[in-house]
Amino acid sequence: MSDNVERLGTQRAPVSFQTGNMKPNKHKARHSVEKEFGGSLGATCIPVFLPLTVLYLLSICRSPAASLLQWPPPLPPASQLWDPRAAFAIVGWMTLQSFLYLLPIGKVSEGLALIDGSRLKYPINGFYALSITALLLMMCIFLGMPLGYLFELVVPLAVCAIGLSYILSMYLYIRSFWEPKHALSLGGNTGNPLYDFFMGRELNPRIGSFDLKYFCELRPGLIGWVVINLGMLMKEVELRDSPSLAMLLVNGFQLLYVTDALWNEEAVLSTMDIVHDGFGFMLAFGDLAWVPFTYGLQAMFLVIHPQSLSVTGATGILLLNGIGYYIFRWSNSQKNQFRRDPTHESVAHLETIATATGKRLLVSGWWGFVRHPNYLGDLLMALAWSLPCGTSHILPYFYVIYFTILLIHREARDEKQCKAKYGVAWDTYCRRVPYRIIPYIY
Ligand SMILES: NC(=O)C1=CN([C@@H]2O[C@H](COP(=O)(O)OP(=O)(O)OC[C@H]3O[C@@H](n4cnc5c(N)ncnc54)[C@H](OP(=O)(O)O)[C@@H]3O)[C@@H](O)[C@H]2O)C=CC1
Ligand SMILES: CC(C)=CCC[C@@H](C)[C@H]1CC=C2C3=C(CC[C@@]21C)[C@@]1(C)CC[C@H](O)C(C)(C)[C@@H]1CC3
Repeated sequence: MSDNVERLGTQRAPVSFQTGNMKPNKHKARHSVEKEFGGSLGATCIPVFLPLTVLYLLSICRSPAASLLQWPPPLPPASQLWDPRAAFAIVGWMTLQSFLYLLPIGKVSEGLALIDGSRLKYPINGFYALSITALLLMMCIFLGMPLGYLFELVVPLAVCAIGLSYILSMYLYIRSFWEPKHALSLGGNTGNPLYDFFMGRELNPRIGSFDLKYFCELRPGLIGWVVINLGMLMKEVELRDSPSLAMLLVNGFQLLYVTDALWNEEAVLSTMDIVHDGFGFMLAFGDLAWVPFTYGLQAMFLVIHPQSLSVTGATGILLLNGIGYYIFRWSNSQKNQFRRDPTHESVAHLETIATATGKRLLVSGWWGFVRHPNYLGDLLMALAWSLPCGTSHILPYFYVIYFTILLIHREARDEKQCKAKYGVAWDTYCRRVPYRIIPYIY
């Protein structure tokens, strides 16, 4: 019950709900909501600019120069953008992952309480989905399926994934008008169609018990990313008979990251994306196209730009990834454990401060080190994923650069939400733990 109260605190009712200013139309916009991501202009430009960026990055990555400064950019001819096999692969992939999502294996968990006090149920079987997908892939390789062909197919695959994210977001936007107002998100209901399409009107769109946002966040794109990586490794084997050390490191690191996400799937139920953000173009495109086709640029780069890596260099990079992973995992686990059961022996000794909502904030342990230790760990890993690609090109560092921007922006959004939730207690926390992500720097 106290949890309900807590979550009602995080998902505060919009002013119009509380004051009774709501017009009779149940879908009337909440114009008071402050716009994010550059407001209407951002929401108009980003859905055009980001898909083009994906295609641009993929093309650059496959060109021998791999330079971001090439002019004109080596864009693929229109004839190479579409391939029916890619459309078939995307439909097959989505069907397989949906089927695995629906398998009645693993436990079922409840999400945080919604604004009406109810809790949604979510299947926790992502790790099984990954394992079954891995078994199927092994069978395909054993049967001689040329997985390296993914390298040739990657641009049309990205085009289909982008198309799918547009179709999905249109569907999400339209269906939201039939949903009750308590099912709508706080940020995606301004009344501006382009902005709401971008941010997402509905918080947890479902078809029956199938949760579209939760499914997209962790399954097709995230698992798709490591499958594409494996395809790049197989392509390298086709070209050079064996995978390089750099390719093995990139594949290993990113597989660890994805496996970790699916192993700790339950933790995603308390992230900002699930709890706060609507499901619109931003997340649909991010999950289905951006993650699988830009997070794996390093492996794609290595196919055309092989790198030799010394044992010392590889050891240093392994160490960096290990430190990053350690910080990322333990800080996330510490907070999740504390939020689930503050009396648990692993967190009970930590120093905390009280807030007016009844929830407490950790001020020692990882969360007393910096205010976002998990972001710090994630960034160290991001750097370790790029370093195997050498220092001659900036392209493999795209992920670290983008991710730094994303996390700084995300930190600012979270800071705003926490300040609104916890008020003076948050100010006290910020005084006690002055650095946001990097100690003594930021
Ligand atoms: N690879 C990728 O593309 C991305 C990865 N990530 C990763 O996802 C993970 C989750 O990130 P994200 O959802 O942004 O945010 P966090 O996991 O950092 O969660 C922030 C929330 O934690 C709670 N919190 C903050 N400070 C404290 C404290 N001192 N004590 C207790 N609770 C506290 C607050 O929520 P409350 O108090 O309500 O519990 C706050 O809103 C991170 O590891 C991040 O690196 C994120 C985005 C993209
Ligand atoms: C540029 C653009 C369209 C950005 C959209 C942002 C999304 C790509 C990211 C928002 C939050 C994410 C998370 C993960 C992947 C990227 C997105 C969807 C995540 C699933 C990666 C694995 C982690 O372990 C995680 C589960 C903590 C994480 C959750 C947030």
